[in-house]
Amino acid sequence: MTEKLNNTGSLQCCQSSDSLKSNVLVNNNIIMPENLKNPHYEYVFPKRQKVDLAFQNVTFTSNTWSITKMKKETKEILHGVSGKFKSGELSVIMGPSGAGKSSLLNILAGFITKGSTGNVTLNGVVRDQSQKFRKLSAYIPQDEELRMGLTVMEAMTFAANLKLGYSVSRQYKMQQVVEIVALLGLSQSHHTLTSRLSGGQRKRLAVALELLSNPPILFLDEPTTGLDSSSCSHCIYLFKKLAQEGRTIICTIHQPSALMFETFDKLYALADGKCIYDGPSLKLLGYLNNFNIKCPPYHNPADFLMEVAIGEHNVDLNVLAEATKESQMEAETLEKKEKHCSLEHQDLMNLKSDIPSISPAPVIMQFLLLYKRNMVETKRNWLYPFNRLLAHITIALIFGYLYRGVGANANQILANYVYLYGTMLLNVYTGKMSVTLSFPLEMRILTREHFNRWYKLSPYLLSVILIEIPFQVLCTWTYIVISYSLTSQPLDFRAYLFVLFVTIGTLCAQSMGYFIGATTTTKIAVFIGPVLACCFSIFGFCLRRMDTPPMFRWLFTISYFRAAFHGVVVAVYGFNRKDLFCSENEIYCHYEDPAKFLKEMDIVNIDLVSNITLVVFIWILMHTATYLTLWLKLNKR
Ligand SMILES: Nc1ncnc2c1ncn2[C@@H]1O[C@H](COP(=O)(O)OP(=O)(O)OP(=O)(O)O)[C@@H](O)[C@H]1O
Repeated sequence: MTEKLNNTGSLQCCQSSDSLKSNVLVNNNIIMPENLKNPHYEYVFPKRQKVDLAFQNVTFTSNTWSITKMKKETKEILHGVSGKFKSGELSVIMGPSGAGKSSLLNILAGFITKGSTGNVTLNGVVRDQSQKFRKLSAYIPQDEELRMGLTVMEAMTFAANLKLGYSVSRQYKMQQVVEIVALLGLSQSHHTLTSRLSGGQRKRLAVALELLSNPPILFLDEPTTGLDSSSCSHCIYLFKKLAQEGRTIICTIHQPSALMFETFDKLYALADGKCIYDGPSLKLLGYLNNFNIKCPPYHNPADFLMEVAIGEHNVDLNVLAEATKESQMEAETLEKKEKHCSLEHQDLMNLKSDIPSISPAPVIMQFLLLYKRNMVETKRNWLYPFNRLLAHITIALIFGYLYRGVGANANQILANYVYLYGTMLLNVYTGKMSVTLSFPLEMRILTREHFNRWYKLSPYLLSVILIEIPFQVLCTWTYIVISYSLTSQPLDFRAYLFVLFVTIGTLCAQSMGYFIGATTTTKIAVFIGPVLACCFSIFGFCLRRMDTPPMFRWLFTISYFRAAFHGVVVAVYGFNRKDLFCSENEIYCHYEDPAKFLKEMDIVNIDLVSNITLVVFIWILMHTATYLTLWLKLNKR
């Protein structure tokens, strides 16, 4: 069967290199776009160990819960595929949509572990999920999310500091940054914001960010999807060049052009979860010819492969899969014999001790770098925080106008009660919703950067929270300063207590927002957040404890909203506040004594320390739960 692979010529269907030479330079099978010819391309990365990746009998089974059938449904997506991707080669996994390309790539990259069986080895050593193996590769997902508010150089510099740490000199890091940016053809875009880069430039930036740690293996999921033909050639040229420097480049590609197809060193074709071809791309058509599957003249071999893989041309895919298995086994036997005495084999045995020792930034530096990165982005996107602050000021002015002077007047005590409730509700909503909706968008970037070992989860989470807390506090305090004075609330120690309870209420709501954002998608978070806020807010305001049905009393007890709201009401009317002002025209002034109002509202015997403790406890609990949820999401895939 190996013969079937060997006795074949190059691609015959459509070879049109002449026509292409006007646009690109075909040299040693590399397509080099003209605009990439600059001296920086001579840059050579520091030498790293070459790593071959092999996999045997890999299966992947998905488990989904069927609501209609009310049971778990399992589906085998990969049916025991094997293969080998060598260093120095550009290996491409191809196949029709749903064939299992991304699943295979994710398993090989270690991005998916649940539901898969089989072995993945690096230079013959079985790979596990430990850091020492993860250091050897980088994974770039299909929809790579980048920090849109950073320029190319900023993004690269932050990444270099995080990934290369401080064990190497600043000069070395800057040299790496400049050289890699040049290598990827982004020299003209040093100070361009990522949001303004073209699709192809963004893909290259994503690759550049990962090249900083110079991983021997690079996994790319559909890196050319959505790019025009020139950007595609640009990317493929780059991958080929990176492979030729000794890396193992593995990517999935949907529908390459005939020219791109020729560039691949190794083609791994999947159909329906089985491998139907594993060999050089140039030998594909000859191989298929052996099964009497003939590619029509002037047909793109990549398109032809797709047609074959979906069962057109009267092909029995099982026959191709079996033949591929046989040829893989024969090739392996042959390789084992040849390698027996080779030097490379000796090197392979030393894989564990050979893993390079770049130490990433220490945790505290990771936090500082991530904090600074968030600050840079926040400053650049100043319109969003500015609008948030403006919204608080506007609502403070509206509330202040609607409820002006109600704080000191006995007859307007109910209006003031509504103002206090409105204040809590507003700050709980803004605290919660601002992070509930933005956090799910962060997840993709966090997943990629964390998986590629840029930083640990704790400094990341801390850097995000510590940007949000001061800003939410600033918004809340601005609102209070304006509305509190307009509504004529008491200006003594009560004001401090008022600020305290509204602030801890909004921060507790914010921590819930983080938890909801970390556990759900944006679509679900949009309604879960308000529903929970509504649910908790009825206790203590609409419902007094004595009116709450016994089965819901526990909700009354654990409601952080209730605890903070009661704190606010007691701050304003408790502590033996003197009689409120009653107009002389009033015949009867029911709430002259504020204690009477508190009694009627069932806000009596309130232990403020317990209320603070409850709110702070839920705040800590929610942040801990967010951390644990994220940790599980990032580490238990
Ligand atoms: N976690 C999962 N749960 C359920 N089904 C899954 C899961 N992952 C993949 N699948 C299914 O497995 C099949 C293969 O998916 P995969 O994304 O690997 O295909 P692909 O070849 O990369 O397709 P495309 O080119 O369209 O991205 C699809 O039918 C997909 O719905």
